[in-house]
Amino acid sequence: MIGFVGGLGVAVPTGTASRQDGALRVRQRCVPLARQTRRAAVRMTAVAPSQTPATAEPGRSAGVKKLGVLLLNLGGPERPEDVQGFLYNLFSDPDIIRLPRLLSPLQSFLANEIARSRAPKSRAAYESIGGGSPIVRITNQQASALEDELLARGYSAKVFVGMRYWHPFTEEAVEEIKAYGPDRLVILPLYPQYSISTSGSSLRVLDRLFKKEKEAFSPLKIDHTVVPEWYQRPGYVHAQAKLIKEQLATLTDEEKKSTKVMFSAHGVPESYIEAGDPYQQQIEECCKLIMQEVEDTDWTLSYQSRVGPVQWLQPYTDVVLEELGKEGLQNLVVVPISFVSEHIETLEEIDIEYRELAHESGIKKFLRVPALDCNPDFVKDLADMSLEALEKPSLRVGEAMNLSIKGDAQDPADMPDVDIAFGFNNSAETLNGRLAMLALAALTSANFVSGQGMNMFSNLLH
Ligand SMILES: C=CC1=C(C)c2cc3[nH]c(cc4nc(cc5[nH]c(cc1n2)c(C)c5CCC(=O)O)C(CCC(=O)O)=C4C)c(C)c3C=C
Ligand SMILES: [Fe+2]
Repeated sequence: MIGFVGGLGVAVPTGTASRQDGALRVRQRCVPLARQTRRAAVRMTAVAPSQTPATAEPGRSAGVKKLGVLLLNLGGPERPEDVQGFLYNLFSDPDIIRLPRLLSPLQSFLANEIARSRAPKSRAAYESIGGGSPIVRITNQQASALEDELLARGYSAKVFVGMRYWHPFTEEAVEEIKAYGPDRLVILPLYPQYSISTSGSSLRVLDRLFKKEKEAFSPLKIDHTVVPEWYQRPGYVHAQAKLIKEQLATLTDEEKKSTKVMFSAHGVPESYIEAGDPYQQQIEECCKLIMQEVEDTDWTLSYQSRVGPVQWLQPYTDVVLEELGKEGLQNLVVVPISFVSEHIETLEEIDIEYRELAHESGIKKFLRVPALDCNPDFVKDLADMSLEALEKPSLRVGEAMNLSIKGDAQDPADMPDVDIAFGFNNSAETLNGRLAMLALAALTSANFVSGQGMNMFSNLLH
């Protein structure tokens, strides 16, 4: 259903949780024909591993009749006209922007305003990489490669993709899983390190959907288990280390004397870490494990893609780049670490913005380690972790989504609010309608009361 919010004249779907889905387009999941054909063939010919195991393991996984694997990911706009809807969905997520509880009814309205104001800048960034995000295409390819690997190991398996903020939404994947009817389902967020804002958010959506479809997803029918984090897996660590070594091998011995590896992780606000998000600790441990394999190269870790002026995890990648340039560093190998496919923040932020900044700062060679995408070692490890998960006691979605949250705050609603502050300035003037002013007044006074900063919202806007 499409409704109008706050007299803004902006069409916003007001159906399921007011999520935007691309202006009522009926979209098919983009699956290459060859893959569809292959999948159909697989359904007819695949046999249970107990009949013809290739590298099938003993134990519970051997008894699986029909295996489902659900890959959870963020999603991204595929076309310029998708950008605003995608941003709306992202900013509507209370795991991304948590308003004080009293103001939470305004979330949808504010998300709409932020999305509308930010869309031109984001659209330009997506246009510089071809008009849209490659995430859906690459995640589908990863799903296909993983499915092939599982089939090659003798499992009758199907891999599904559920995105958090754009098509194919998790709801679509849940429908597909229901139709397939696996007896075991492995849920695999495609984020190596767990964050409340990524895996946590996706799992919360899935938990709601499973509760809605209680009968179909009863553990007696579909016995599901979650792999909540996998940053420390030797297979993944090895695949990352190998890619770094390949970049280092392109440098001469002379160049290697002034070379650093720089891991650049997507940031989160510091308040998340204070709320118990294990993300920073897992990122740090992950980098250490990778560098134990790479050896003999200096390395550093920084955080990119901050939004707004609240404190995000530091040091910031742009600041570190300038410092390294000042110190006279000649060569840099940049490693995107928190995401396993190419996306706007590797292709635009690192490859274009940071490259330019590095050169301006005096760094001569700027190499970038490619994202894992369909790297064969990585795909094998995805298969290994799916099958190993079947051997362990099941970890249910409801448990996995709260794993990270400290102390008694098992309900995310009990977590501290993410600081949002407002300012009456040029950006504030872009808000329109009486509801906007109401929201603004409410939030401004809320932040005056709490003594927090003034500018986050205006910076989210631009
Ligand atoms: C592990 C990875 C990620 C974390 C943690 C994360 C947290 C986080 N992100 C935002 C705001 C935005 N993220 C955007 C895009 C985006 N984010 C991630 C990953 C993580 N986000 C990816 C892979 C992408 C790219 C998707 C693509 O289309 O390629 C965007 C939109 C782009 C833009 O306008 O800059 C925003 C906004 C917050 C606020 C946050 C933690 C609270
Ligand atoms: Fe993000």
